[in-house]
This record gives sequence, structure tokens and C-alpha cells, in this order.
Amino acid sequence: MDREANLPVPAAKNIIRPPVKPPDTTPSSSSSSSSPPDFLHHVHAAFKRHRPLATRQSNILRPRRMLVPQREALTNSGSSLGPMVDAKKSQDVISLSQGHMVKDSVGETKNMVTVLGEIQEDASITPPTISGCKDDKAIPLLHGESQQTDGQKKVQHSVGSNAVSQEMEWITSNQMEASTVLNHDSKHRNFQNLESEISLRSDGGITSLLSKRTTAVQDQLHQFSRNFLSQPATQSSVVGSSCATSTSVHSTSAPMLNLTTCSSHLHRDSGSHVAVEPFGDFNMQSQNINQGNVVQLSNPSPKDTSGMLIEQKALAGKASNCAIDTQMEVKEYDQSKEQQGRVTKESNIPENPPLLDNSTKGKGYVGDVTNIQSQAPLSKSSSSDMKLEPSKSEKQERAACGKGASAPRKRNYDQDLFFKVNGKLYQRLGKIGSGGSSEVHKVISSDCTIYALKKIKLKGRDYTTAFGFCQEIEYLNKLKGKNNIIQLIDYEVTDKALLHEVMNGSMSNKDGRVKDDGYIYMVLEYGEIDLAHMLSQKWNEMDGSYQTIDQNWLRFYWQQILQAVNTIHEERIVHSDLKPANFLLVKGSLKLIDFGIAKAIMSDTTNIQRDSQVGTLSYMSPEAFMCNENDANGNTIKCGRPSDIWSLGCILYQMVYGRTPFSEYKTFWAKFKVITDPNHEITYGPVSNPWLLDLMKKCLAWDRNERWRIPQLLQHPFLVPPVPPQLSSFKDKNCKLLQLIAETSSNDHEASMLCCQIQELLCNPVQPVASQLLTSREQQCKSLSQMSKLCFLLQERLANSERKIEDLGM
Ligand SMILES: Nc1ncnc2c1ncn2[C@@H]1O[C@H](COP(=O)(O)OP(=O)(O)OP(=O)(O)O)[C@@H](O)[C@H]1O
Repeated sequence: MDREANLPVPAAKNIIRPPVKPPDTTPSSSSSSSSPPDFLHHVHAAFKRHRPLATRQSNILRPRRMLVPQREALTNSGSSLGPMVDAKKSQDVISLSQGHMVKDSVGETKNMVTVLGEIQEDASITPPTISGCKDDKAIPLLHGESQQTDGQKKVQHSVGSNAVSQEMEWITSNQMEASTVLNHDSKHRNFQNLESEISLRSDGGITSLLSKRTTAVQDQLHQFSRNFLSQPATQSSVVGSSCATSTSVHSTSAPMLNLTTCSSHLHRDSGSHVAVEPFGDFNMQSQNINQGNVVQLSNPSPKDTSGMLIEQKALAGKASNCAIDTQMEVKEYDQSKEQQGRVTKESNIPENPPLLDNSTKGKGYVGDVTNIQSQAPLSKSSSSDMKLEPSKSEKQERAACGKGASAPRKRNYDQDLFFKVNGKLYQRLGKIGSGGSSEVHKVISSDCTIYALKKIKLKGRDYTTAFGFCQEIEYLNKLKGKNNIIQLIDYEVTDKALLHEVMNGSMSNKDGRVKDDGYIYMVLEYGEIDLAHMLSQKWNEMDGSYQTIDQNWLRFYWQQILQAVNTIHEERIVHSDLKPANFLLVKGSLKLIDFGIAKAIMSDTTNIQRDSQVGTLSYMSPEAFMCNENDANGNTIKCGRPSDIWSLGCILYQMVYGRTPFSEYKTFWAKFKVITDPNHEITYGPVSNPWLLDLMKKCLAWDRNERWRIPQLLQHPFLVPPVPPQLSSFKDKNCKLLQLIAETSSNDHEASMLCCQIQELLCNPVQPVASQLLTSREQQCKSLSQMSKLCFLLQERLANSERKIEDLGM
């Protein structure tokens, strides 16, 4: 990320969505003339991070299901993924080939992407029938009818079979889910079609409805679930000239929202999360796929769908905190069962679902992880059968994960598509950005939550820097639960020794460099847009007009900025790199990110010393430039909280004027010179509210001791306009006196005018002095002399009129 960039280039406003596939579309066979790179291009476009300007993105997933016939996806990629622009809904859209697997003929699908699915914008889900479905209108197992709105929406799901068709009402949260990620692996020249999951959320309301379900329906559901779990939720085919890889996403963990997950879940407020898993039998006939949108199982009988045991339980009543109604847990994988086309995993929902404590997390709880299995290379014949069989090594890895062993990682997932953090897989959705030291990616977890994953490469860095990176984890851990700080969900430092040192506050190898190929992974709450983009958007909106920034907008976000920084200052942390890009909007609130160069205030002194100059030039305080040097009195210049206040002043200035205070000074040295010059006067343009001007000055005082602290700033008249009751009654009395005088001299126009002017000065002292502040003594004296002049004039006027009356002998 360019640290100098103050106002980023506006992001594209359009959200690319997969198209709604009309039900009567007849896809053709799997062969296609469309070139994969074109298709990839569109798919990538669909996953690009949107930093919408006109719309807010959401990390919320909406129910969505797609089954795109291969050819259509290939030939009409533009329409399948590209042009579905929806500026109103700014959620991250992930198209989903929801777990439908088609037996691909390798010969036919070489180097081609198999994209399955139909897209239904209305989120209706049309899984294969559980039993006895004869026609191609497979009875929907779960049918959601919903036009997604921002809020929660009711979706009706009908659990269908010939015998029983019951409707369950689910409240979908404002989450959509579905993803198709296509990755072009240039090395293997393969294309992978990746599925995603569908998640429908339910809230407490579901419980009552669920309870109405008949046992028969539950059985049906069990069978469906078992069947789903016996197969990968999604399977992607990578068929290259030299090898074929089948990647499947077992979404077995998608429903794994247990209480702990929930309690640590950042979106717990959005309701419970019922993953509607893909269809039971992937053994679909491709012709069915090709002939319509409706997915139909070739063997839709319950027998075939029997298998893995999974239980859903309505838990809404119990899980009051997280309102998760349905949970599924997948336990062990049994290969022998799978070979029989049976259940390979057992899923049991205990009365009290298992809690994922930290230790479990650290050990990589297998069941909670989207299970990606790849087979490569595969022979042509074998690749036609996309069923996955866990390899020995996978089992070993699982065992290792289960034991928390620190055995070398065996990768059974595509690193281009997934990140693994503490055994949990996160599917890449796109790169958000790269900072000075890191890459940040948008990812989706197995429970269908969008996160940001920050990856920091340690190799080659000096230990001091690496130590600093690890400290960010420490700070974020310290700031857990603070709702104006971005939340750290999980992390992994592959260099355990380094982490250990950081956690123990020691560092033995200070001068060395990290040799090993180590990384830091941080799974973070996902921010939709940063303040820099918001400002850019705001200024674009006002483009050309002479409007000034809306002061209520300013107050709203300025207060949130102050509160966020106050939180860390209270924790004795100085951020040192405050800038608009480091405030992210999460569900309407600004949250602070990037503690990469933050420092803790160790002692009771309020300042900290830094090893090096830090910060982003345009927002750096004078003392940050001169850190560790000696001031005029010979004292070492230190950076503390006031340094952050200066940066806040620069942010406020930018919010008001659309540029930073020293933006006209382009080079480092020019900036350095002017910022470190105590006599340099910052220029402030006119503002309608003088308190705003005062506020900026309070933050941008050159002398750090003169800068206000956050508690004071939170009480500044700009945020809290002062109306002291005594003053108002005082004003009232004086105004009454003047009013009386004005009334008695109503025939004297000049006297009345003087009364008005005095009254104006008393009641509204700011306006008459033309937006100059009354805070300086000089200004106050001027105003008073103006007042006394007016009073004198009035007195004279009244005296004259008195004399005139006397002269007339009245
Ligand atoms: N939780 C998040 N959600 C969304 N975007 C994020 C998140 N964390 C970071 N980003 C984005 O990723 C980019 C880099 O992140 P970050 O600032 O943390 O990295 P960095 O290496 O510390 O960068 P720098 O030091 O240059 O500020 C930024 O554009 C930021 O907006």
C-alpha cells in the first residue's frame, strides 16, 4: 500500500454478480469454444475486492445458489459472472456451484473449467430430490424464496419428498453465501472450478417451526445430510494435459457453528447460521445438468443418499447468545464407508455442542475445517470419478492436527486457492491490498464468513522487524472485545521460536535475520471500506460544487475515530501510524487497524522512545520526525500519545479540506522542513463553524504539550456545543433589557438599530465577528469594545432624545 496515498483512487462501484440463469435455458454439452482465460478473467473480476464508493460492502452472505451449465459458463462467461451488476447490494458476491458434482469426462473437459450450477437470484435452492423424484423438477429440498434485502429475510424452504413436503421457515440473515472460485494455475495449465457453500441463516424464529417438522422429514433431512457429507460439498475439476486434479470443498464444517465459534464469531448478531449443504448425491447425470437448471440425481432414492450421519438440531433456545439454531458436526472420516458409498463421517450433535477452545483451535480441529482434498495427478479414467478419497498423508495430517503436533505441514490443498491457519482453511476471494510489509486477502472460512487474512513474510527480515510484526498480534489480542478495534480471529506464526520470544518479551537474536521461510498469518474481521475511500467518495460527491463537508457526517465519524484511538491510549498503546486508510468501516462503525508499528507505553512516563522514525509522512508529527533527537533543552524527543493526536489533526484537516495540511510540500525533505519548523503556520481555509477551526488547531499545535488529549477532544464544543444554563439566563436578562429599551424608543430608528446590534452581540457573539473566534483574548477585547461602543452610542442617543424632549418643554 502506498503510504503516501492520501486519497485513493475510487473503486469501481459495480458489483459483479453471477447472472440469473433462466430456468428454461438449455445448456449444451460440456464442450465449449470459449477460451478459459476469458472465463477466468470474468471470474476473477467477480472476486475482486470491491471497495465500493457508492455502496457499502458487506461481509454478509446471502443465500444464493447457482448451477451453471458448463458451456454457458464458458461461452457466456460475461453474463455468467461478469455483468451482474448490482449497485444497491454491495455484499461480496460469490457465485456458487453448490456442491454439485458432475462426472466429467476428462477427455471432454481437458483444460476446461467445469462450472456447474444454476444461479438463482432469488436464492431458491433446488437440490436433488431425496426420493422418488421422477421428473426434472426435482422437488426442492430446501427452497428459499427470497428477494434479498439488507436486513433479514424470511425464506421458505420446503423439505420435499414424494411423501412429505414440509415447509420450514428460515429466517435468512443478511448473509449470502456461495462462491465459485476459479483459479488458473499456469504451471499445470489447469483450471479449477471451485464450489462454495450455501448458507442460510436462521434465527430464533426457526425453532418453533423446526419443531413442527415430522419425524419423516427429519429422516429425510438426515439422509440428505448424510449423503452430502459422504461427498465433498463441492468438487472442482482440474484437468490438464498432464494431470487432472480434483479439488473438493467439504463443507462439512460449514454448519460447525457451535457456541464457542459463535461467541467468538464476529457476526453473531446476524443470526444463526444454518448451512444448507449441497446436494446429497453428486452422481448426477451430466445430461441433466445440460438440459436444464434443475439438478437431478441419477439415483435419487433414499438408499443412495444414506451415508454420513449428520444431525441437525435446533439450538436456538439454548444458544441464546449466538442464536444458532442448527448445528452440524462432522466427526471422523471413515474411508471404508465411503467406498461403500456410505457415510464416511459421522456427525453428531451433542446436546451441548463441543466448544472450540483455544487449544482445540490451535490444534486444527479437523471437523471444523473445510476439507479440501486434491488428487493430482489423476489418470483420465480416474478423473472421471470425482469422488474423493482421503489419502494416507491426509489422514496422517489430520492425526497430526488432532494431536497438535508440530510436524511439518503436509499440504493437501491448493495454496493458490486456500490459506491454512491453525489447520483451518480459508478460501481466497481476492487480494485486498498490500501494505508496506504484508499482503491482505479477502477470504471465506468454512463457516461462510468473510474475513481479511493478513500474510506477512518473515524470511529475510531482521529480527527486530519480525518482532514488531508479532507484536501486532500481541496488541490485537490485548484489544480483543474492544468494538472499535478490528478483531483478530485467529493467527499463526510459523516461526514458533520468534512468537515465543515476543510473547515472553525477550529477543535474543536481535541482529540476525529470519532465515527460515516463515510467515505470520492473521485472520481479521473484514472491513468493508476504509476512511480514505470514504473521504474520496465524499469529495467526489461534492465535486465541482462549493459545498463544504457535512458537519454531522464529520461529527459522526470524528467521534468514532476519537473513541477508537482513546481505546488504545487507555491501553497504553500508541498507534503511530494513524491515517484514514487505517480506519475501516465494519457494519457502519469505524474500527482501527494496523498495529504493525504501534508501541506500548512501558513506564509511567507518557512518552515512548522509538528505534526508528515511523509513520506515514503526511500524518507524522514533528516529534516523530525528530524522534530520539535532543530538543532545545537537551531532552530527548519522544513520541507518545500527543504524536497520535497530531495525526488525528491531520485526518480531521483532510476531512474538512480534502487534503492533508502539508500536502503542498511534495518531497520528504520539504515536508520534514516545514513540519519540524515550530514557526511554520498551518494555513486553514474558512470554515462555517469556528469551533471546527479551533478543534483542528487544538490537535495540530506544534508544541506537543499544548495538544489536547482525547478525553478533552471528546468534549470539545465542536462535538458538544456548550450552552451553559447560567449564560443563557444571563443572556435572556440582558436581551430583555435591550428589548425594553428598544420598545420605549420605537420611534427612534437609530436607537432601535443599536439595541438590535447589542442584542446580537450578546446572544450570538460568533456571527457578527465574521467567523472569527472569540477564544483569543485579543478577539474577546475587540468584541467587548465593540459592545461598549454600541452601548455608548445607544446611551448617547437616548440622552439626546431626552434633551430634545426637555427642550421642547415636554
Ligand atoms: N481487516 C481488514 N479488512 C479489510 N481490509 C483490510 C483489513 N486489514 C487490512 N486491510 C487492507 O489491507 C491493506 C494493507 O493492510 P495493512 O495496513 O494492515 O498492512 P500494512 O503492511 O501494515 O500496511 P501499511 O503499513 O502500509 O499501512 C490496506 O489497504 C487495508 O485497508
